[in-house]
Amino acid sequence: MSTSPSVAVITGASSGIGAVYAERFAARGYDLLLVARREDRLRELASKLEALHGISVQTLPADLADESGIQAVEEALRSNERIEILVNNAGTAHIAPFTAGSAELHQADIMLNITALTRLSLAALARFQAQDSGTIINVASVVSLHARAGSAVYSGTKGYVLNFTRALQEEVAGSNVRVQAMLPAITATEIWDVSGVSMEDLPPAAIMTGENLVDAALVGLDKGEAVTIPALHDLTLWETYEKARLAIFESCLTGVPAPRYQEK
Ligand SMILES: NC(=O)C1=CN([C@@H]2O[C@H](COP(=O)(O)OP(=O)(O)OC[C@H]3O[C@@H](n4cnc5c(N)ncnc54)[C@H](OP(=O)(O)O)[C@@H]3O)[C@@H](O)[C@H]2O)C=CC1
Ligand SMILES: N[C@@H](C=O)C(=O)O
Repeated sequence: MSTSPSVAVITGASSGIGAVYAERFAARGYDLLLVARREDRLRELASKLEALHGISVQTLPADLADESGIQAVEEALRSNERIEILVNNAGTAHIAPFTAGSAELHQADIMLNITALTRLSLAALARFQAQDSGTIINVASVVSLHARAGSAVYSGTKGYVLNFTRALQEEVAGSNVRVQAMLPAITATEIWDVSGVSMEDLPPAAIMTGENLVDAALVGLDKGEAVTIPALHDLTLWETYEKARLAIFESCLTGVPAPRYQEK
């Protein structure tokens, strides 16, 4: 008996990290649903992957900073029972002082990086939980853990992605549904053209290729990691950070202000 292949949905597949995820899931035999605004790029990638891997690829041009674009992808996630993977990868960055950006620009970045990711996770997870299978990969950033001048909105949105993903992981614990947070560091993609920071101004040795990033991220996924940070070599740093984070939370369950805040 032949069964149709599962489908991987990848947002932001028209370039960079998303295009590599598309290639890698195609190589794993998944059919694809590719989402982004630039339809010509999506179609070109779709034709290439269909020819290379003998899979079927659908394209869905959508602006995920726009309500109608989000709704179109939600509808696809709810209606296609073959969807087993959602890669919430589409994202943008504008690196500049906060007050130099308009309310509209910040709102659009939050809509894409937070609102779309949240809504698409909801649409996918409801079905994944009902069928007790499925995987969501949320692309965060190392700036989920760090913020610098110029990245107030961007790192704020990526901090959300990490905490949001952690909470979902607790909700699906014990089931066959997986939710991974993937935290790239500097990666050679078009995001730098958009962000206002030239890649030429970044330390060359710190720049990873999209291919190396996604291949490592998939090793992390296959190992069952909850949070994957491909560029982090010294894992003890992460383990120490996690231990401290949990210890701070537990240590705050005191009900009384710490002595340093009590007036003499
Ligand atoms: N490159 C890096 O150094 C790092 C990247 N990341 C994260 O990786 C993810 C992928 O980015 P990356 O590959 O680097 O950058 P790219 O700019 O190459 O890719 C971004 C993708 O998102 C899509 N996208 C952008 N805006 C919208 C929108 N409004 N609606 C729908 N799709 C949109 C773009 O397609 P289109 O323009 O056709 O719509 C494109 O496919 C992002 O979430 C980013 O924050 C995290 C850490 C580091
Ligand atoms: N995309 C990068 C910043 O613009 C990052 O997340 O480090």
